[in-house]
Amino acid sequence: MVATNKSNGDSSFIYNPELLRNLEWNSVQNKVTPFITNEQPGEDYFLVRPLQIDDYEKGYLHLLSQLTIVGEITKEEFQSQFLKMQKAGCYFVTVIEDIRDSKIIASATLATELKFVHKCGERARLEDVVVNNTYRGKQLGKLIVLTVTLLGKKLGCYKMSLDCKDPLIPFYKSLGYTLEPGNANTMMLRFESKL
Ligand SMILES: CC(=O)SCCNC(=O)CCNC(=O)[C@H](O)C(C)(C)COP(=O)(O)OP(=O)(O)OC[C@H]1O[C@@H](n2cnc3c(N)ncnc32)[C@H](O)[C@@H]1OP(=O)(O)O
Repeated sequence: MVATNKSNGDSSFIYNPELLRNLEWNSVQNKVTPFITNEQPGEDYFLVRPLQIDDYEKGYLHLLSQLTIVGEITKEEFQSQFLKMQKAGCYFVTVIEDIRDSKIIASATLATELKFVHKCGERARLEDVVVNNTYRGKQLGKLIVLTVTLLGKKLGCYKMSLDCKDPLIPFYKSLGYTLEPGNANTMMLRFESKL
């Protein structure tokens, strides 16, 4: 399947929410106990869905600030970036909303990249995983990571990778990610000074 949001009927979503239906949860059943899925997230007030253009109002940037520096971003800047990402069609930003108070409480991004190698294949990266600190320890981290991982598989990506700090290695290992011998280094050259 080619990763695209072009068939997205509701343009408020960053990608087509239909893509989140019928993910292959049976392949990861033993990784979450008790078993929850994006379509049955354990509580009826949790909603797993693509990012929406009005999520600026729902505390999305406040959530991201629990991951890293976000900086001052106006609603217009947020929406302009959202529309660029939606148009690009390769940013599968996925969130969990607590619909009781309309707050975004978790997020993870699947970013896909077209390649010539692997028979003109497509690879995936897992980025910007975060759960609101008052909701941690309830398996929502596992839920959001597995959701975008299964989405990467559904889209036909040949591999998915991530960068993380050392203490999080057990967390990602428990979800199926591995450190490949001789191939587990991240190298960095930062162009940005601190905001
Ligand atoms: C690729 C990337 O984006 S890496 C960046 C990851 N994000 C961050 O560091 C932002 C701050 N941290 C967070 O938002 C959260 O702590 C997350 C996303 C890492 C985990 O979310 P949670 O909802 O708390 O995770 P969840 O309840 O699913 O816990 C799963 C397991 O991971 C473990 N775990 C969770 N957070 C951490 C941590 N920071 N360090 C080590 N282990 C952890 C838990 O102990 C739990 O283990 P168990 O199942 O054996 O009891």
